[in-house]
Amino acid sequence: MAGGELIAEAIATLVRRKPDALLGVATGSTPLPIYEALAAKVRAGDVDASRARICQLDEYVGLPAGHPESYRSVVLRQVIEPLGLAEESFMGPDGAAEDVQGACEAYDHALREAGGVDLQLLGIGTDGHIGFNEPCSSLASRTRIKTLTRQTREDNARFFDSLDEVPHHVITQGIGTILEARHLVLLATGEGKADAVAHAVEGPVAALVPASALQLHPHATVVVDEAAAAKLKLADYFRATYAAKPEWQGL
Ligand SMILES: N[C@@H]1[C@@H](O)[C@H](O)[C@@H](COP(=O)(O)O)O[C@@H]1O
Repeated sequence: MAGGELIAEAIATLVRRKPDALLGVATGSTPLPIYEALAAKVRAGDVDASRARICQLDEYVGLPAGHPESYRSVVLRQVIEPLGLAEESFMGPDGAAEDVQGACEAYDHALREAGGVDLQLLGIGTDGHIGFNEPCSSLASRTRIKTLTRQTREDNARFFDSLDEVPHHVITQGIGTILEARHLVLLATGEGKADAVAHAVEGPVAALVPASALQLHPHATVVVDEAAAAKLKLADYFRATYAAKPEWQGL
């Protein structure tokens, strides 16, 4: 089964058990198949997601309100509208706030008040970042402002007219914040992610590879295609484990 479909089914299972589940969503190209598969399930009446709540992982700082590439706009377009949810069921950090630090603290607080994230979707940057936690982010970090590396700005320039338009600053859930979600699900596809995946999954836990923090979480799932799995030393073991996975366990 394709990764997007697999994860959409895990989300559907969660929402059937807990209709008002808080689902943390990621942006980027990778998670799109998840959102498409989930919306298809909703349209088919396979799952009722009308009470689900959605929260954002990160946001650019300083883009004008309503900018099409602000992550708020992206999530509204790619998740909220296709699932038929109201904007009120969606929360994210305020990237346009004058008091950025206050907006970060308020978002961490809001996530806790909402009962915590039930399932957090994650992609991975080519440099191993999760959310916008760039290399050497503290593994205990909370939601805060970060400065993007040149590589991440270049990776994300495809969504803007030019590299110059990609903001330098972002707000991101911290690694410590992300680790508080009850289930972490990271999807990585394509050969460009193979090094980052291998370092995150099989390398030492290190701030240099923020995604390696998933090794500290009691319930973290990494879903990869063959290309993204290409540098995993234990790929055969992972395949055998997945093939023998008890069905009751879910993802
Ligand atoms: N902040 C986002 C991350 O959450 C995402 O994982 C990453 C990879 O994006 P893509 O899936 O397009 O490779 O892009 C951005 O940096």
